[in-house]
Amino acid sequence: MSVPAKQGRITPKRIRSMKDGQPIVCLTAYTTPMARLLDAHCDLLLVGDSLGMVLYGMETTVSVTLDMMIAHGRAVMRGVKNACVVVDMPFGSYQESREVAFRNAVRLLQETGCDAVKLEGGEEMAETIAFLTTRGVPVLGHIGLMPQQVHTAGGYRSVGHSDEESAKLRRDASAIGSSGAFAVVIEGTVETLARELTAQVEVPTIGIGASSACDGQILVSDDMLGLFNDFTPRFVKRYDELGQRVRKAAEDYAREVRARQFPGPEHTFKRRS
Ligand SMILES: Nc1nc(=O)c2c([nH]1)NC[C@@H]1CN(c3ccc(C(=O)N[C@@H](CCC(=O)O)C(=O)O)cc3)CN21
Ligand SMILES: CC(C)C(=O)C(=O)O
Ligand SMILES: [Mg+2]
Repeated sequence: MSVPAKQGRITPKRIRSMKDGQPIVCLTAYTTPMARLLDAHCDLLLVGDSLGMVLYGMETTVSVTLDMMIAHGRAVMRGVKNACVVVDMPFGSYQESREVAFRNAVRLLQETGCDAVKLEGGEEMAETIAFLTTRGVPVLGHIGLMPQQVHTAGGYRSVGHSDEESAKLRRDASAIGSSGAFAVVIEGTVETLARELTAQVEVPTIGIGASSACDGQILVSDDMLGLFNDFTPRFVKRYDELGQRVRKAAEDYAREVRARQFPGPEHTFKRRS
């Protein structure tokens, strides 16, 4: 007996199969309305811990908590029908032990309904990723520039400019590629190395500041929309200037209120009969 096929979200397994095919299209989303707008055009939506900087004005992503990621993961899930939804594990929620990582990853899956989690780390996190994936938690890796390591790295700096850094990134890509992760984000590295890593690892690479050689691309939506203007990494392309448009709309509104031009008759309730 056959049942009607229900069109669901793209699965991590399907993303895994997109190596060497059409580029994988990914963006971040933190809220229901933005998720609704982006969903149809994306293969994967990431509830990134970048929300700490973009939505909450934090200096780094280090202060973002699991409760914040759960609240925004739930909001995004309400808006998505098509894309695979991945939620970032925040700093401190997975580094201590593979058991702690599993417990917190399960909280994200159970309390948000998302499809997978992402965590930052190379060789040193491969064992944790294997522990999670063999127990039913799909994991997206994240190597290269790892924002949660800002304090030990001494800032947000692209990597792979020296032989030592390149060798480390090759070991990281190899370890994460064979850890059970369904794909790996590569952030902030040079084109030649990104191309080499993409050829080297068996799972898709999703680049951010890692050239066009990756199997997919991701950007912070607020960056490409011109909504976040505190800083603009070199790898961001502005597809719109929504920040300027918001400022202009607020300006127009303020002028009209002060001139008593808004609200007009068409915005005003009149007593019926
Ligand atoms: N809005 C936003 N967009 C992001 O891409 C992002 C976040 N927030 N928060 C978490 C991390 C931090 N990221 C950053 C932040 C700054 C640079 C940056 O300023 N890079 C400089 C120097 C790079 C270098 O010298 O190696 C650049 O010019 O791109 C890069 C990535 C990426 N992630
Ligand atoms: C930029 C992406 C990869 C991310 O980790 C985030 O938005 O937090
Ligand atoms: Mg992140």
